[in-house]
This record gives sequence, C-alpha cells and structure tokens, in this order.
Amino acid sequence: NRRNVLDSRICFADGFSFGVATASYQIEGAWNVSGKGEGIWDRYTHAHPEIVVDRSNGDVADGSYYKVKKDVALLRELGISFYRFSIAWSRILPNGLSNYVNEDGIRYYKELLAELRRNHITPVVTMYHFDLPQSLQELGGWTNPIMAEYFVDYARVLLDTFGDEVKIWLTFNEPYTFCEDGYGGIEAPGANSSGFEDYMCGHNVLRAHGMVYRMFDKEYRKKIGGHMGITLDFSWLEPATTSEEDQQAAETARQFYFGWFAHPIFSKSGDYPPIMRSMIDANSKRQGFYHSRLPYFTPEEVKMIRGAYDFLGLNHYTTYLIKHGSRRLGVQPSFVDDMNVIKFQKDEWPKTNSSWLKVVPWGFRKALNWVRLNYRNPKTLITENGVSFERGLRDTKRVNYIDSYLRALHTAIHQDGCLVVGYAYWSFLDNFEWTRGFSERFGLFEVDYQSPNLTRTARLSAKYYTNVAKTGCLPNNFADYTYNTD
Ligand SMILES: O=S(=O)(O)CCCN1CCN(CCO[C@@H]2O[C@H](CO)[C@@H](O)[C@H](O)[C@H]2O)CC1
Repeated sequence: NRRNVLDSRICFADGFSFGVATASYQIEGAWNVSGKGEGIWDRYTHAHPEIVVDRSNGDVADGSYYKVKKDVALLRELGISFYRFSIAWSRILPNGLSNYVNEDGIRYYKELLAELRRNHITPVVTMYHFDLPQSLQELGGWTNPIMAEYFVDYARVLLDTFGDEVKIWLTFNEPYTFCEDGYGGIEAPGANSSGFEDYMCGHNVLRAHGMVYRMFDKEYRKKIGGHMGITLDFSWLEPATTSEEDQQAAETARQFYFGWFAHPIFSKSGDYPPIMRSMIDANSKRQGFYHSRLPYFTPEEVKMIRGAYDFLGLNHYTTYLIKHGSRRLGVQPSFVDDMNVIKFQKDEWPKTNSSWLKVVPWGFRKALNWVRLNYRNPKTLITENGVSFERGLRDTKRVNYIDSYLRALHTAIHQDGCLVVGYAYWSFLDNFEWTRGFSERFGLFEVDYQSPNLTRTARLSAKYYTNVAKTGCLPNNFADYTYNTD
C-alpha cells in the first residue's frame, strides 16, 4: 500500500489512473504530408489567418508527426499510465469517404500505438477532435444528415484497423464546442448561423454517436472487447444569487450547455432535455417558423442514442455564474437567445492566460455531483482538465491549479461518491490553442517554437505530475497555495 498511518497526503485509490491528453490538429503538424487530406482547420486558418490571434496555424504545430519515439519517451518519463490522443480523419480517409484509405496515415498511428505498448502506456483514442475533412464540409459538414453515415464508415475503418490495440474509444470531443462555436460561432468552419446550424450539427453528431456505439456494441465488443464513450465539456454553472429566478436560470443553462448532448445519451428518458425542447419550440413558433429550429429524433433514434455509452469522458476547466435573462423580442434567433440567461464570472476569481478560464476548483466538485445526481452516477474518466499560464519553467501557479482541482476531485470521489476512474491533464505539450494560436500554453512540457526541432522542456508541473502519477498521492512539497476547493 502507498501510505502509512502517519502519512498526511491525499491519495487516490490504487486503480485510479493518471494520464495526459492531446489532439491531432493541435500537435501533429505535417498537415499535407504523406497523403493526408485537407481538414476544416487547415482551410480555415489558411483562408482566414486573422481569426487566430497570432495568425498562426497547425501546419507545423509541435511536429509530433515526426517525433513519436521522443515524445513517447517523455510520456514514459512522466510516469503516466494512459495517453489520450485523437486520430485525424483526413489522415486516414483523405477525402473523408471510406473508398480510399491512406496507408501512410495508418502507419503513423500504428507506429504511435506500438511505441505506447512498448512503454506500457494505455492509449485512449478520440475519433473526432474538431478536424472534419474539408471535402465533407463542402457537403454541408455536420449540418448534413448524411454526415452520420460517413462517420460510421470512418469509425468502422478505425475499429477494423486499430481495434486489436485500442480498447478505450471516445467518439467525439466536445460536440457543444464544435457545433456552437463552429457552426454557430467563429471557430472552423465558421458557419456563424447560431440557432439553426448549431442545432442541426448537434442532431447529426448525436445520431452519429448512437450509430457508432450500437455498431461497436453489436459487431466489435465480443471480437475485440473494449469500452466506448463520448467526451463532453462541462463548465460548472452556479446561480449568481439564491433567488428562485437565478437558480432556475442556472439549471436551464446546465441543460442547454451540457444536457444538450448528455441528456439524450446518459439520462433515463433520453431525447433532448425537456427545457430545451419546450423553449426552442416556443421561440421558433413565436418567430414564425413552421418547424422548430431544434430537430426531432424519431422514437427509434431516441432509443438508439439513450444508453449509448460505457463511460462518460468529462472535460472540466472552469466555472461561470448565471443570472436570469430578460426576454428580448425581435432579435436574431440564437442558442444564447433561446436559453435566455446571462453568463459571467466573478472579477475576484483568480485569472489565467485564457480569458474564459478562472481558477474555481469547488466548481469541479459541483459539476461532478450534478452528473452523479442527474445521470445515475455513470463511470467517468476526466479526459481534460488543465490551465494556461504565461511561459516559463517554474510554473508554480499551474502546479497549484492542478493540486487544487485534484483535491476537489478527491472530495467528489471519496466524500460524495462520484464514480471517477481516472484523470488526464490537458495538455502533455504546449500546442495550437485554436483561435488563440500559440499564445496560450497549457503544457506540462514547454515547446520552443523558435527552435528547429521544437524542443520540449519539462516544467515544474511535469515533475509535480510525475510524482502524483507514480505515487497516486498529492505531494506535500510542491504546491505553495491551495485555491478554495469547497
Ligand atoms: O469564452 S470565450 O468566448 O472567450 C471563448 C471560449 C472558447 N471556449 C474555450 C473553452 N473550450 C472548452 C475547452 O476546450 C478544450 O480545452 C482545451 C483548452 O481550451 C482545448 O485546447 C481542447 O482542444 C478542448 O478540448 C470551448 C471553447
């Protein structure tokens, strides 16, 4: 056992696993190498460099495509037990369709998986982390229902090709983010028609997820075994005051931001959250539409999607306050208008290098308990939690963030009974932070983008995290401050 009775450290259960996470477009580079097809983030950053604060892109990024051996050696040094990464759809199927498989793309991921196996590191693979093949976006992308079928074809190629080595699969990373910010906002593909295409995107992503899970469950599980889930992002949403209105507004916001995708899959009844259904139907009617802007599932689809999980992948970074909104008439239909709440953060909450990311560990505990209570305590893997701070190797603030969030997680598990089986820190390396480019660094390892071989250097947080991963306990001598965790 890890500890003796006088040991004051906080320790996680022996079976609890620590890992790190990355995503293909953010680290690989080699955007047009060895047969890889163009993806929507390649197109978007090349056509609209101004959308990224430092006008950078993922053409080169961390060059991870060329650094498999070196990077897995760093993972080994970190002492982590699993590595979450994503596969670039257009590296496997350059034009998105399964009629042409790019063998070199297969080779790259086979090489990575072999290196991980040699180092006894378990792979956790995300099938889709925002990087849709551009050729499929030209067909309307996720707003086109046929995209679900194309995703099933892609998933089948992945399961056939990698199913003997990969036992933990995530279909999607953060559908809220790529549907709302992508089809309703400024991220790729930049459709920017919120209130319409974001709901179409979400509808087809949920269908795609359900179809792939049922295929996995029926055709692959007995052959290759394994577990399949989906990763959802859940910022905790706290009522700004104890008023009935604000408490109602916070619950509505949780259902719109998280329940949009969690309720159809993890709730007992399935389908969209009732509050989303009723508010969007009513708003659409009032706005003169014959059909609700939120599509309807058929009864068969509700059944297919409900319970389509072995575990929940949960990303959590921060917390917001929610106030009730005042009904605004005549505005452009949008997700935010449908929800009709005011979202903000307290000025005194500790800041980071990302404007949206405030350090609020107690929100992590609340989010986990809301999941436990609303979805019957599903087996949960924390697939991302992390923080951006200014550059520098002595990143004590990042150590304090991780230490405080792990304390909140420990309380949620050991006091509240949340069934969390592991934790991945975001991110292994500094990487391309979407519209924030390389200006916001999340890595345990600093990447020197000026150096020709993109040198990786361990920060203090890498040493802290190695101690945690190897002992399963929070060391007493690293963090010099604990943020409020209750
Ligand atoms: O509030 S603002 O309007 O100023 C912009 C908010 C943009 N958000 C940021 C948080 N992200 C969820 C986490 O997103 C995750 O976290 C990591 C760090 O961001 C990303 O690198 C990962 O790819 C992603 O999975 C969703 C998009």
